Amino acid sequence: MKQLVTTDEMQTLDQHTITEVGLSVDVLIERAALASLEVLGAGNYDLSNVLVLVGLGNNGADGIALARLLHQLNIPVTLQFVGNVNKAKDTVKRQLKIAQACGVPRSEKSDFKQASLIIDAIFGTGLNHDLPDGLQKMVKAANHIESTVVALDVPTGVDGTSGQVMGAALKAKTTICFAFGKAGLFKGQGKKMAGQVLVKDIGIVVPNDFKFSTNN
Ligand SMILES: NC(=O)C1=CN([C@@H]2O[C@H](COP(=O)(O)OP(=O)(O)OC[C@H]3O[C@@H](n4cnc5c(N)ncnc54)[C@H](O)[C@@H]3O)[C@@H](O)[C@H]2O)[C@@H](O)CC1
Ligand SMILES: [K+]
Repeated sequence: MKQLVTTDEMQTLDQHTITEVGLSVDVLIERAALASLEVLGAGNYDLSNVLVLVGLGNNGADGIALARLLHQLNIPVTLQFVGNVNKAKDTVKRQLKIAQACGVPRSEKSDFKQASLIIDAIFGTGLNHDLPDGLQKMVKAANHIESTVVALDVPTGVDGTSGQVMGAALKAKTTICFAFGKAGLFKGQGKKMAGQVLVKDIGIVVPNDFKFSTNN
């Protein structure tokens, strides 16, 4: 098996790449979106009506960038925010501005049954406590109707290190991990929720003296 990481390790490596190496976070987000597009193009996914669920952190920014790339390929895609956009990270606000300029459609509320594919870009490695109640309900409803879900980096609600479900988690058919597989997707509940796990390079730089906690 390839090298796995904890969410803390991934955050350290993200920060190293951005602050020490100098690759901007927006470049990493674009690479994550391009890598995801490649997976969607190569896989057997119904792209006739894609719904991208977007959170307020960098996982959400990946999702918005992916929605824009799909839209520019004339693939029907809708963006739906989970949470108040005014409270989003600047990366999300920047991506949203670009998406709006490109005419990516947005919806406030969608019927999950209508979507041919749901992209889960709500929470990734930043999840650190239980999902809010409203989101737990939404996730359970989506699981109930067995929507086809592709999760970006980590299925929403799964702790990427322990694999523990934080209140509820959105069950994925495929999870696209950026840079390294997240350890929690290979154990316990996390393994069940992640489906097939694919790992895609996005240009993260690992310092020579970096010690991973798990060796595979
Ligand atoms: N950090 C980076 O430099 C990069 C991150 N990338 C993506 O960004 C993800 C990590 O992004 P973030 O660190 O912004 O975190 P997330 O986007 O996973 O989560 C957003 C924020 O939500 C808050 N939060 C955590 N648990 C919550 C809960 N239960 N209810 C409400 N709010 C909660 C936290 O403050 C967290 O930072 C990765 O999984 C990956 O998809 C990649 O695009 C590459 C670059
Ligand atoms: K996600």
